[in-house]
Amino acid sequence: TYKILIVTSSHPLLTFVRRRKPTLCKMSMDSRARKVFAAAVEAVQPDTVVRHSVERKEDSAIIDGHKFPLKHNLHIVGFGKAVLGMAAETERILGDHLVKGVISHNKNSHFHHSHLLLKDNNCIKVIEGAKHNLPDANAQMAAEKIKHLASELTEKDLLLVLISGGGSALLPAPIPPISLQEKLDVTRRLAAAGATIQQLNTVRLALSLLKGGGLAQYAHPAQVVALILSDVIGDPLDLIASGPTVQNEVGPEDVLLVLEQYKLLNSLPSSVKDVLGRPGTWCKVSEDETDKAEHVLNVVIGSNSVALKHAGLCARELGFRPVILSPGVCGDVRLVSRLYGLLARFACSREEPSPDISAELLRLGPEVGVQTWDLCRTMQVLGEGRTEGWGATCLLAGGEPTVKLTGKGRGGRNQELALQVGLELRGLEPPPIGPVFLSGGTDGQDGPTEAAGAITDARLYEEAQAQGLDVDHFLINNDSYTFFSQLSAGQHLVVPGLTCTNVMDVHVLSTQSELQ
Ligand SMILES: Nc1ncnc2c1ncn2[C@@H]1O[C@H](COP(=O)(O)OP(=O)(O)OP(=O)(O)O)[C@@H](O)[C@H]1O
Ligand SMILES: O=C(O)[C@H](O)CO
Repeated sequence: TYKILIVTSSHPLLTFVRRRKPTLCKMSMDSRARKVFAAAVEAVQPDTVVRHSVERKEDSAIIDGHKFPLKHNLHIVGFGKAVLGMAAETERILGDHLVKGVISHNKNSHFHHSHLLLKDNNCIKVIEGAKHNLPDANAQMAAEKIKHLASELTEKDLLLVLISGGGSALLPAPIPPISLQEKLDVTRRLAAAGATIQQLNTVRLALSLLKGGGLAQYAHPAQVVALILSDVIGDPLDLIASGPTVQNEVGPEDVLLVLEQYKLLNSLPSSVKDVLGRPGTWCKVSEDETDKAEHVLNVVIGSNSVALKHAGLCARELGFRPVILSPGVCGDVRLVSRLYGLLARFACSREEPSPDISAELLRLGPEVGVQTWDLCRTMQVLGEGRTEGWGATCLLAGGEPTVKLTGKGRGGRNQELALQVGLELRGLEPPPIGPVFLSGGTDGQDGPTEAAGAITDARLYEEAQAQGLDVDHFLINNDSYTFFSQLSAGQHLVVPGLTCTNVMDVHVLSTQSELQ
């Protein structure tokens, strides 16, 4: 048997969970969940996160409590899906001291968001590349220009480095003699074999001139400040966009382990073997150069946690008691859906839930990146809600679960998760009393589909059956987008359009124990 230990928390995310009964709300559960998701995305818009972290005080920039004098010495480089908006806001705040900049940004950007655009006649060169999140000649040209800009700087200069998800593909600078195609082949094969982003970037940074701290080294002796919008669980500075401003601490054994695990060691191009065999590859900033690190400040200015925190504030305004479970949900969507199904049962139960539910939750949690402590805290809050009579709870989590692709259908991990959770909820009350679950990618695009995700409830299975849709068939074929497009004329899809940001996925599980 499991005992739930209740310990007083200093968890920063818990600070806004106050003991007061939320206000009533007449809006539907579906609309409220969608609003909560929208608030999460809004909080991590590129211009917003820059505005909240860069303060202008006369001729200085204040960032993370540090003061950087501005004397027409500011340079900007950036790479990632959100950097255009980040650069536009930086330009608004510090533009009068800006000398030059280069931004590597995805093709097919969303130019209708005027507040995320640079001014006309600006001095930042925008290069568009990596159309399908794969490095290409344009991205390589951008990387070359960024390297050139960095290497020309002096100790009087300030280099702002804007980094967001997708940055690795937008900054390819393979160490010669490795060609772009050879590097791409290695990373593609790793990705296809199921390597995680941590594993992929461990290899990427060992094969690159700029990743793994290389960019900061080129910029030395200039002052480097990196503003980072994190799209990796746990916000590891060295792995987000492969850490171009973070001293590389990856050793040969780490890289070889990854290549061995995915059986690539014996089929590497000779150029890659050659580079991996060189001692210099392994530490871009050598020990006698550690003072270089003192010229570098890395600041995470936006993350999944920030999105969840604001989602929680919105949930409260909409009459829910917000509970943040975790920003680190990962693992197979089937396991993750089981976790949410159990949490929904736990939350909706009018009596003390069966100990079997808590036991299974505690067993499952760590398998999907949710710490036992976070689960205990969540169950405690839900339990208090039950005894003290709070009606509506909004459980929030985020991260990046995975789907094992077995079929050839159209879908994404968020839509597949929503579908699976819908099945898990079967048998519970339908809304407005029963739970509603939403899963959405904060970038607005779930896999290769137009939707960010989907929203489901306990009626999903019956609704599909009544419309002649065989849920299992769609699931086996990883065809969640087609399923949700056909179900009730696409009403369950969440389609915000591309959002210009990316802090992984957000999950919203709202429950209401009684009709308000
Ligand atoms: N038919 C499908 N059904 C379910 N998941 C899919 C399907 N096709 C692709 N995926 C998943 O979608 C993911 C790729 O989608 P996406 O481009 O949104 O990636 P991402 O990891 O979110 O990228 P980024 O970090 O740039 O947002 C992969 O995890 C892949 O397994
Ligand atoms: O660009 C990358 O490496 C991924 O988006 C993780 O940051």
